[in-house]
Amino acid sequence: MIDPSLPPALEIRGLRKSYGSKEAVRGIDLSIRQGEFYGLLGPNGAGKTTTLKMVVGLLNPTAGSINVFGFDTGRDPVAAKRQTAWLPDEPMLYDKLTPLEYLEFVAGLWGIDASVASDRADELLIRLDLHDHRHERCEGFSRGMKQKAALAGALIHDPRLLILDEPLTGLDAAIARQVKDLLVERARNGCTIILTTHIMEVAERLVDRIGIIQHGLLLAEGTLDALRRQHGRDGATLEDLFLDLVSGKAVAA
Ligand SMILES: Nc1ncnc2c1ncn2[C@@H]1O[C@H](COP(=O)(O)OP(=O)(O)OP(=O)(O)O)[C@@H](O)[C@H]1O
Repeated sequence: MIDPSLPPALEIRGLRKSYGSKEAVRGIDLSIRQGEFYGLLGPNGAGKTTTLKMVVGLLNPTAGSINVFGFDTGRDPVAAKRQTAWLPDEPMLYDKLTPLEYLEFVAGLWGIDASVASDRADELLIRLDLHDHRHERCEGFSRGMKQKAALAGALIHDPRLLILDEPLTGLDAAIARQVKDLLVERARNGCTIILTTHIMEVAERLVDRIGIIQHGLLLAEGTLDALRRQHGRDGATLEDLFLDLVSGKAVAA
């Protein structure tokens, strides 16, 4: 649920990142409200992952500032990270651990009290239909089960800002539904969520607002209806709108 009276969950100003002489992110400004479900779209190589990795502190910006719930990620990285969870597109799990051991391990890293961690782990494993597998090693899990275990790990410290890179790629319909339902439920309970996806239906159905990145710049931003209005494309699907925008066919109305 979005509360516009609250300060933004994420505020990015003038963000840039160069890899050697290559500028992957070329000056992005972004403001995401508390409780907002935001979809970051863009062609391959647009700069989405680079942008999000800077937000979660895995990459240092070349220039610009990032504030997470008012904490500057450069000046106060630990406080910013405490608010945040990051689920990469290829999550790392410890294959020799069971999901329960993995969640207890991650909870330990966050310094969460063992009884609180145990309750949260149970709740997440039940919610993601992994409870019956809680004592099995992750090495025998399918891609979807591993993705769900990793998502549970991302949620164990109850983050206020959840950032997911391509969370639904390669998941079958049933597991994708479980993950989507959990994300929608979290958003409804006030968690701010940012995800990247190449699956247009996911963005169309799930998110409150869409940002489209191309060549390291924010090309367009708004609700689907606002984007349609801005570009004079009433009734267009997000896929049509997206393809027209990134090919330069769509112009502001
Ligand atoms: N570690 C790196 N070293 C050099 N160049 C990189 C590195 N990581 C990314 N890049 C380049 O930066 C640009 C942006 O990459 P990034 O991964 O952020 O894009 P993306 O929008 O997430 O793409 P995709 O949708 O394919 O995941 C690309 O041109 C990519 O080749």
